Amino acid sequence: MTDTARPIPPAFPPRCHVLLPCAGTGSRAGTAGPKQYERVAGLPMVLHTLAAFQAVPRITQCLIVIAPGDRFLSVDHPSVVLARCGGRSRAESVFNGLHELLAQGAAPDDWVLVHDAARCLVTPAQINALLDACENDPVGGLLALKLPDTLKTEAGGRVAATVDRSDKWLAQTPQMFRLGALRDALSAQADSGFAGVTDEASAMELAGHRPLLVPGSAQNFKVTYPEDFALAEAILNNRT
Ligand SMILES: Nc1ccn([C@@H]2O[C@H](COP(=O)(O)OP(=O)(O)OP(=O)(O)O)[C@@H](O)[C@H]2O)c(=O)n1
Ligand SMILES: C[C@](O)(CO)[C@H](O)COP(=O)(O)O
Repeated sequence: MTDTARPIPPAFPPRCHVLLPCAGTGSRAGTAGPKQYERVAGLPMVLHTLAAFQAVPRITQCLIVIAPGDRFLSVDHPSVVLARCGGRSRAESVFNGLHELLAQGAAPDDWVLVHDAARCLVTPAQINALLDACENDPVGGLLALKLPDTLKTEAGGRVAATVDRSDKWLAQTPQMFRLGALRDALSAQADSGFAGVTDEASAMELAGHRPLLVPGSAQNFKVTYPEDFALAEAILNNRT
């Protein structure tokens, strides 16, 4: 085969897409509307999240998965796409978003970084740390945190046991995998309604992969409960 006849790979080096699942209702947050649109430090939470990824030059584009009837968000930027394909669960929203990325020309070999819209404290430095650790890895991986506290199991409201925590990590996002591999891993769980798939890594694990654990930061927490908003606001105000 001559040089001119050699097939040209779709993109080399592979592109890095971001997928923000942003179609939840935030039932634990106690807000009137979906928590990702609550104003924190002057902006709807999801726009802080988006800004962190837009500050990373290696990111090609961001796809934000919103609920079909969502009228809360409009973003006018050439590298940001709103996809109204949110599903009944986070996993379904991510699965639908992956199909949308592929339909828009992303390649199965491209990387995708999936990140909760509600994790609005992620920083460009943390995103770069994940990219650096994973871009030459055969599987990909996730930001995660070693447990800072003693871990207990419970039975009937009392301690059943103290558990060895030396091999336990708390999963965060972003989680970074090849787009096609993640689509296939989630596809295999679609018939069961994505039961047990609480993050992208768990789908990859069920497909037989062992994602890389990349140390994250305690500040990259997910805004979940009412008290989390004040902490997020304080940290964001302190940064600016
Ligand atoms: N059907 C869903 C459910 C969740 N998410 C998104 O997944 C991220 C993490 O989910 P979580 O914090 O659990 O958000 P909610 O499901 O909105 O919260 P809750 O479980 O308290 O209702 C959020 O950015 C949320 O918008 C989504 O895109 N589609
Ligand atoms: C994906 C995730 O952020 C990893 O910690 C988390 O599992 C999402 O939250 P949920 O409460 O499970 O929807």
